[in-house]
Formats: sequence, C-alpha cells, structure tokens
Amino acid sequence: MVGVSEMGAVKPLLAAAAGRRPERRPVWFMRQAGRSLPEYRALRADRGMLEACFDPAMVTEITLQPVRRHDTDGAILFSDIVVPLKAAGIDLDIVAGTGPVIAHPVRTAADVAAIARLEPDAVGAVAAAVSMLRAELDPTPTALIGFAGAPFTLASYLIEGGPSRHYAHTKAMMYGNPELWHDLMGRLVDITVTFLRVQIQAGVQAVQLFDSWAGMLSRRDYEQYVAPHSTRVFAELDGAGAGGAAIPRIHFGVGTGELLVPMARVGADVVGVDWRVPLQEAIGRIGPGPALQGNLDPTVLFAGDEVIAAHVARVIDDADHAIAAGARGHIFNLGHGVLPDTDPDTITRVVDLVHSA
Ligand SMILES: Cc1c2[nH]c(c1CCC(=O)O)Cc1[nH]c(c(CCC(=O)O)c1C)Cc1[nH]c(c(CCC(=O)O)c1C)Cc1[nH]c(c(C)c1CCC(=O)O)C2
Repeated sequence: MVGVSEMGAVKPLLAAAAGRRPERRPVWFMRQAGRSLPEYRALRADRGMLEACFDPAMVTEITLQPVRRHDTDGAILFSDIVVPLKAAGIDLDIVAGTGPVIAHPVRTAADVAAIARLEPDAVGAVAAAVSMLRAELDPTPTALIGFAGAPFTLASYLIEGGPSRHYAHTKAMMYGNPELWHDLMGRLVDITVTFLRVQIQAGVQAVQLFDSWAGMLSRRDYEQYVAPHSTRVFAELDGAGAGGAAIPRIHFGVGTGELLVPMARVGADVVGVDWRVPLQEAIGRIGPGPALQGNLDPTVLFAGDEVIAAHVARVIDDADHAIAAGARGHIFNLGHGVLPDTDPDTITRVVDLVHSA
C-alpha cells in the first residue's frame, strides 16, 4: 500500500505533510546526496553529473546512499533541475564547482520559440529509477520525494547562461519584454509539469518545486511575473497520484521571507523556509494551513556538537510554536542544501537529535 511502512504506519514525512501525527518527526536534507558523502564521490569519480542523472542504477544508488547512512525520512531523487531541459533538447552541461552552464543563452524571441516540449520518454531513465527506488523504500519509513526547478529559477539559468549574482539579463527580459517573458515561462511550466507527472506516475510520494532564486524578486514582481506560472504547475498536479490521490507539494526558495505569502498561495501543501525567518514567524506571515519545512542554517553544522544541538532544539521549538499557531505539521530540514564540506557524521547526529526530540 502506498505510504505504508512495514509496521503498518503511514510514512512520517507524508503524515506531517497531510496534517496527521507522525510516528517520529520527519527529517531530510536538501542536497543530502552528493559531495558530502565519500561513497558518492567514489561513484562519481569517473562519471559526469548528467551521465549519472540518466543512468537508472546510478540514480537509485546515489539516492539511497544518504538514507542508508543517516536514516532520513525523505529520499530525494538524485537528479538536477536542468535534467528536463537537457531531455527537451537544450544544449547544456553541469560543471563541477559551477553548476549548470547553457551553451546558447536564451535572449531573443527566436531563442524562446526554439524551446520544445519535453517528451515523457526522454526522461524514461528517471521513471525507471523511481520504480527501482519504490521497491527498495516501500518496506521502510522513508518516503520518495521527486522534484523540479520552478519556472523562474529555470528561466534564470537559461537566460543568464549559468549561475548569476544579479540576474540582470533575466530581469531585463521580465521588465523589458513581458510578452516574451510570459511565453518563456509558459513553455517552462509545460516542461516542469511533464517532468513531475512522469515522476509521480512512476511512484514518487511527494514533490518539491525548487524556486531557489525567487528571493531576488520583490513581492510585487513575484506576483506579477512568476506566481501565475507556478500556480499552473501546482494546479496541473492536482490529483495526479495513483487513483487521483493528492501528492503533497513542497515549495521552496532561498531568501524568500518577503515572498512566503504568495509562495504559499500558489498551491503549496508544505512551505520550505530558509534560516532567515523563524518558523513561527513564517506561519504568522502565511496564516494557518500549510505544513512547514526547514530551517536549520547549513553553516551551523560546522560549529560543533553543542552548538548544533542547541540550534536543532531551537528549530524544533519554533516548529512546535508554528504548529500551535496553525501550521499543519513540520518536516525538519536545513534552510538550504548541505554544504559539500559538511562532515556526514554530523548529519547523522542531527537525524538522531530530531528523531529523539
Ligand atoms: C539551483 C539548483 C540546481 N540544482 C538543484 C537546485 C535547486 C536546489 C538548490 O537551491 O540548491 C537541485 C538539485 N541538484 C541535485 C539534487 C539532488 C538531490 C539532493 O538534494 O540530494 C537536487 C535536488 C544534485 C546536484 N546538482 C549538482 C551537484 C554537484 C555536482 C557534482 O557532484 O559534480 C549535485 C550533487 C550541480 C548543481 N546543479 C545546480 C547547482 C547550483 C549545482 C552545484 C554546483 C556545484 O557546486 O558544483 C542547479
């Protein structure tokens, strides 16, 4: 049965997202798979990042590595936000230490018109990995989380051509040519929805939409240029689970304290909060309803056991206040991804602290 562990209990992460009482407080970490783990570095030593993302056995193994090591309640599918763009035919690579690099940045109407739809078969390797992962994870308490980049964050990589500090080209198109901007965003919604539907049909049990860089926008700009598109992503996933079941939708961005209200409104069941806003304050801004995910500062993991324990306890206390103020539940996480130099034993200790709190 979906979402049910060996002991017959609902998986803690799915219970928390649905407003039910989890057997233990669920915890997972953004970027839990990856360079913090020696077993990941060994596997990836002679394989490119994108090559690994299209190899179902590699995806399965890398996804499971942090679950085995840390006993996390979430297994985040090993992939990348640019995987569906690559599969839709966009020439790009993921460069170690840099991130996604786009061969021909998208700047003109012709560039936008050339962005094709994603054929579900082009991400068949991802679907195959999801099936393999469900077989491994079903007897455990761990839920499988799929993900995609949100249209704004994907657009920012496509337009800038790579990582950016100021997003000047992105904003220039958004402000200067809104019609072209909305055309591009509409195409990215279609790609994102296809990618997430493939994952859901193959068996992911929750999805996270990463709008990592949305925090660069004012609330007014977010509502005008981004919210309608992210709303469509979430709306098109309504009842997309097996037999029309609802799949919990997590919405996350960095530096989004000013955007928590519109980011919740686009249709999130769980709102991811970075470390800047205490969780009870986040729910105060959003209003009662969604569950919250977060929000330990990833750099705290370098500060030593005593400091870490105090910060973990504070996040849990904040979360309990948030629940008293109307949050449906809490999923413990960092406020952003695990930094590559993090000692993996520290992460295991945080999981133990959260589970025993
Ligand atoms: C913005 C973004 C990207 N990718 C992603 C986001 C949104 C999350 C966020 O805000 O951090 C999402 C992502 N990327 C990766 C995952 C896998 C699952 C996990 O979280 O464990 C997830 C969820 C693997 C990855 N994606 C990447 C790596 C490192 C590549 C490597 O190991 O060589 C991994 C494990 C590459 C990548 N891809 C991207 C960046 C910024 C980088 C890092 C560049 C670097 O520091 O090398 C784009």
